[in-house]
Amino acid sequence: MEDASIQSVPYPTIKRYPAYLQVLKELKSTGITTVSARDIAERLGLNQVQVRKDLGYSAIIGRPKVGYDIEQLTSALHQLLGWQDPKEAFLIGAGALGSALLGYRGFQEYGLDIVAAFDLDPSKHNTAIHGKKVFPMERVPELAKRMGVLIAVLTVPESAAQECADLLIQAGIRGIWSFSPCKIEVPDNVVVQREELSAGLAVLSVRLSEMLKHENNGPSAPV
Ligand SMILES: NC(=O)c1ccc[n+]([C@@H]2O[C@H](COP(=O)([O-])OP(=O)(O)OC[C@H]3O[C@@H](n4cnc5c(N)ncnc54)[C@H](O)[C@@H]3O)[C@@H](O)[C@H]2O)c1
Repeated sequence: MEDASIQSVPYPTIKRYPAYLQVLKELKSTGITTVSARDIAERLGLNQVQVRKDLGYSAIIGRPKVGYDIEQLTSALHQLLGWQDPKEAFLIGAGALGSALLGYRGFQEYGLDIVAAFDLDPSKHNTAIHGKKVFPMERVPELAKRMGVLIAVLTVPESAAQECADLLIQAGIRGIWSFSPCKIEVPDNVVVQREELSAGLAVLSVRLSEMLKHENNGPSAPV
């Protein structure tokens, strides 16, 4: 396999890789060993030219009439995404959303291992949520340094987001996956990725209302 670098891959392509990996996983579980770009495209409702282009960054070459080797492609995409060895992360804000994320075991597969949670609320300190211990916020710097943790998942109220981010950055955190619905100011050497479930919900809502409108108008009359 040639050496491929994620630096050259456009963000929209990176965003599609998890869906490709899901298709590869499903096919593999049924004993299938190869897949074409066309098959992936059809399963995901995408354009096959786009899929082929996206997979081209992986340096895995599909064979004519056979397609891509699923094992090789999976491993190449994992490597591109840096998912082959999960990175440890802290979760900040062990409330409703934070607790749900702590309970999700699937992040390991996506290269993320949430090893501990932190919260302002003393009633949560020294408890465990889904087996993950909750620490006071004051312990972030010491534990981040000792464990070499560079990533934090931020699930605090909007009003606390910037203050928490500042503390995290001072503690050496370099990547913040933020669920708080606000912009966070960070220095150039820190990456923030904001997550917004409402973006998907907005698309669902519009598509559903378009579909219902179409159904209520009935099929167009024959000419
Ligand atoms: N992006 C999304 O799609 C999405 C979806 C749901 C919720 N959210 C956001 O996630 C955040 C959390 O929502 P929730 O429903 O879990 O709220 P929640 O009130 O249940 O939990 C928030 C937690 O943060 C803790 N906290 C508050 N201030 C803190 C501070 N300064 N330092 C450390 N911990 C602190 C609280 O004690 C609490 O445990 C909110 O900002 C909400 O808007 C985003």
